[in-house]
Amino acid sequence: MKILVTAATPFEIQPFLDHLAKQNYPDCQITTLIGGIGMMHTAFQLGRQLTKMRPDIAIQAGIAGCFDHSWEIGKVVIIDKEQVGDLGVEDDHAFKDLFDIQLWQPDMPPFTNKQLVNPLDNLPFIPELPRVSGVTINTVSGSERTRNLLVEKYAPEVESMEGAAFHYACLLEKIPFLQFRSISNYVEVRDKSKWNIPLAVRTLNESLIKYIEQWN
Ligand SMILES: O=C(O)c1cccc(C(=O)CC[C@H]2O[C@@H](n3cnc4c(=O)[nH]cnc43)[C@H](O)[C@@H]2O)c1
Repeated sequence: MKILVTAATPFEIQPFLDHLAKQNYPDCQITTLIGGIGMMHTAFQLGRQLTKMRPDIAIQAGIAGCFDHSWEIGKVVIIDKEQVGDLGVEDDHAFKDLFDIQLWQPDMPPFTNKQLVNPLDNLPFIPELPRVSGVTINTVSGSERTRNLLVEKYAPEVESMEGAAFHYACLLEKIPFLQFRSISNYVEVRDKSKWNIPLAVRTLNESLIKYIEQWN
């Protein structure tokens, strides 16, 4: 079983990397890829890696923001659908995405009704974690205006900078995939003092290690 585990930055999966250095999994060949922050880096690095090794399963692991203040920081979820939240045109005060201006069609592959949906097929196990919807942007949202715009337009639960690129590449390459995200902050007016990245990294890596352990 060939497994690719990718993250935007090394610190997000460092505990998992440390675990791999100590643990031998004879039934799995695990490759890790640090793809960089944002959709452009992720798409290029991942596209190249998927072609090179064609994994049986690709896993993306990362921290993220969430829109619902009732969620606890450190909560880990699986993203089952993704939307691209900042690719389009500005029309005075309105943002129109590529579907709105008919440059993309809602069911243009690999989209299903404007979303990049993970069918969660051909995976030996699916983790028992909440399944939620994600929006991907290239700039971390940090104002009420952007937050409201995204909520009204995409009704997302989680925001990241790479998720949609990962879904897009895996769907086009027909590689089974899973996106793990752990909540490090709320999507709100930027206040870095309220973020808890160490907690999010810890819970993310605990879930990732638990998932990999199930194979062995
Ligand atoms: O501003 C800083 O000083 C700073 C320091 C460390 C990390 C950051 C990030 O913005 C992390 C971006 C990284 O994490 C994901 N992420 C985490 N929270 C969010 C969010 O609210 N919205 C979008 N992405 C988020 C993202 O996928 C990046 O890979 C800043």
